[in-house]
Amino acid sequence: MSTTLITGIAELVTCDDEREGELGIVHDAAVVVDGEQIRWVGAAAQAPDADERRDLGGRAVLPGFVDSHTHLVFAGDRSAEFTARMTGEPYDGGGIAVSMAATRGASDEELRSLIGARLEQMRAQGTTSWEIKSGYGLNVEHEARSLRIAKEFTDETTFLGAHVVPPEAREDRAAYVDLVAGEMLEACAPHAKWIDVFCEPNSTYAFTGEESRRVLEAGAAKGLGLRVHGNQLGPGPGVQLAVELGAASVDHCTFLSDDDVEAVAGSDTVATVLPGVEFSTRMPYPRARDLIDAGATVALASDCNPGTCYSNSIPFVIALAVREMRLTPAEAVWAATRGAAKSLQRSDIGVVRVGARADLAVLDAPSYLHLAYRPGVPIASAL
Ligand SMILES: N=CN[C@@H](CCC(=O)O)C(=O)O
Ligand SMILES: [Zn+2]
Repeated sequence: MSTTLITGIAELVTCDDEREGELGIVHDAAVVVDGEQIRWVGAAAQAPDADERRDLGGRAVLPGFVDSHTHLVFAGDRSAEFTARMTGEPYDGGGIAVSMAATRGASDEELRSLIGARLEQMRAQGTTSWEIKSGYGLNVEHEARSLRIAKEFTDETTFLGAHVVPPEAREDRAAYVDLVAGEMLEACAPHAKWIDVFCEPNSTYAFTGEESRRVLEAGAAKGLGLRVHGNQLGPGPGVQLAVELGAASVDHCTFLSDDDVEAVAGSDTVATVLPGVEFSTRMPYPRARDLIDAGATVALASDCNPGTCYSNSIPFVIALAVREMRLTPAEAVWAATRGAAKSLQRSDIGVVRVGARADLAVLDAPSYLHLAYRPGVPIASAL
């Protein structure tokens, strides 16, 4: 395979440092890639020869962003719900049924085209890897279909049949939990790497701690890795449950007690914060500063979905993390690259080192500092 020497890198952020939050910066750097993998990384003055050359003219290069939490398989429009929220309506998860109806009604081709367009927007903003959840099918046929289609776009697929209880099953929640942990899981597991549950006793639509445990344990028995939507709408058992069951990630973490912070910090579970959600729902931002200070591994992701955050922009999320949650710009970039890769238990993405995937982001700026410094300015793209 032919190799390319990339030069003109004023600042290379490698994230190749075992200390969390450390960016491992190389100035005046060069990278050699072969299309799939990184072959060489170092100072431009020592760079080896390659088949081709590309000069970036003094730009910053980073690991491509890893968006470890998205709900990209959906159709329909909930802009009216967002507008109502901006005038005071609270978010309670009830709108998920609106997206469910639109998603069930869309053809496979329509869903593929919607996902493809969203991914194109993400690459244009520097994202090079993504996780995709189901969760708008909410019956056996449509959850399996959502995952089958999602799998065409990523290996990081997550079965989220336990997103909410769909309207037709609300008379008998227990039967729906049985379905998710039984026949639906059976149909979905072949297309999924992960299982997730919206553990939220503060919503009438989502799942209690006990219901969530049941679904997660069934998924683990099928060989799926665990992820949890936890403590998004209020205090609850989601974070502690995720830690107890050894989940790879607990996501949202908006309402954390000191015990929750301590539990995550003392575990291998990554705390994934999604500040685009708090921005779009006018909720308080998660205690990400406290999580990092306590020693937890923190990831940042978009949570792109039609209800709580219809933004797929990791640069936007980085700016929010710095402005609203008091992460340093370095911590925020680390969380959106290496931290998010850790939440997917991947060591080949979110890092610039020999042998890693040749997934890079380039900034039309000399330093990663410009990401948080210039919110809304389209400086990042996938290389
Ligand atoms: N909290 C649950 N799921 C999504 C919202 C889904 C929706 O409202 O459509 C989230 O991660 O915020
Ligand atoms: Zn989500």
